Amino acid sequence: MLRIAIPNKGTLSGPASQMLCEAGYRQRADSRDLVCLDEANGVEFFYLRPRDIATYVGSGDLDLGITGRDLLVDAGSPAEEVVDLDFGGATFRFAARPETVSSVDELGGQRIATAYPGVVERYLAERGLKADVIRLDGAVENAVRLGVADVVADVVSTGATLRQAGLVIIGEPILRSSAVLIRRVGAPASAQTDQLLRRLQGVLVARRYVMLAYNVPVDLLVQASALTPGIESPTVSSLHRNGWVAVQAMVLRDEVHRIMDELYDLGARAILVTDIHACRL
Ligand SMILES: Nc1ncnc2c1ncn2[C@@H]1O[C@H](COP(=O)(O)OP(=O)(O)OP(=O)(O)O)[C@@H](O)[C@H]1O
Ligand SMILES: O=P(O)(O)OC[C@H]1O[C@H](OP(=O)(O)OP(=O)(O)O)[C@H](O)[C@@H]1O
Ligand SMILES: [Mg+2]
Repeated sequence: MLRIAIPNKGTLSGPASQMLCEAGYRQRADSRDLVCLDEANGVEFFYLRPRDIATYVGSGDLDLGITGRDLLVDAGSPAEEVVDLDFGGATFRFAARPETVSSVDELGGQRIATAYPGVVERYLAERGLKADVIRLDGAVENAVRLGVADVVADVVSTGATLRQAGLVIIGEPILRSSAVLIRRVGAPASAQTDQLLRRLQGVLVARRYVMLAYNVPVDLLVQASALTPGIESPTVSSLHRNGWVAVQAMVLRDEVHRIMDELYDLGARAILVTDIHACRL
């Protein structure tokens, strides 16, 4: 039985369960349930605080987990990223009042409030900077207003919280985070883990790509195929109409409208886009 940690609350919780459902796994029926057994797939899901997940996986008590890259770094436990799950994206940044601290070189000697001391201390140590890191549980943007800190280091998504607190970003992101699947460093490979990985990768591909189908005169096939090379090669089938072929290929969702315009200009017609619900490449 594979034992997997899933965030029980917060930004990552809903999208993590959604992704597992799309990969064919059973998820809890009630958001207060802490365990869910998926007997058919031989998996038991444990719903835990995302901050604790790297600890459970690093100790080997659970086989795999879904958490944020920033939380994994912060925990400093012997767990590693297996695959980027492409949701829960955010940057992790320093911020301060305008015209107080304006570059990371000035962080030395400052009081830095954060709920991620592991991330901040690692960053400072890598640059040989010494600062007073104040660990808070959340709402750290208030720490400057209340005189507890000079600088905050926190997750930034839209930047609205920083703006409301009258703070401005200092320097480049400390790290770019997103949800990741993690396992213990040195964990042996297993058929069950490989299957889960293939399923999640299938969901990632199904989300990133769409299926494009169109008809094109056969003498334009080489140019059309160059626009839609697919993953391996486009599928070309014959049409009843003489001199025309039907083509099918996967294309990136983000690029599909540009490609459709170019295909149309080239002379392709009956250009259709369909979603992919699942796949194994
Ligand atoms: N807008 C966001 N706010 C907070 N965390 C975010 C956001 N977007 C993505 N994340 C990611 O979610 C993880 C933090 O989740 P966590 O559940 O600890 O906090 P939360 O979503 O703010 O929930 P809570 O209500 O408990 O504060 C981190 O990996 C972080 O990078
Ligand atoms: O850039 P934004 O879109 O404003 O989002 C980032 C903010 O959201 C989160 O706070 P949350 O509301 O979860 O409160 P918390 O600090 O108590 O976790 C995070 O800690 C930032 O404060
Ligand atoms: Mg929060």
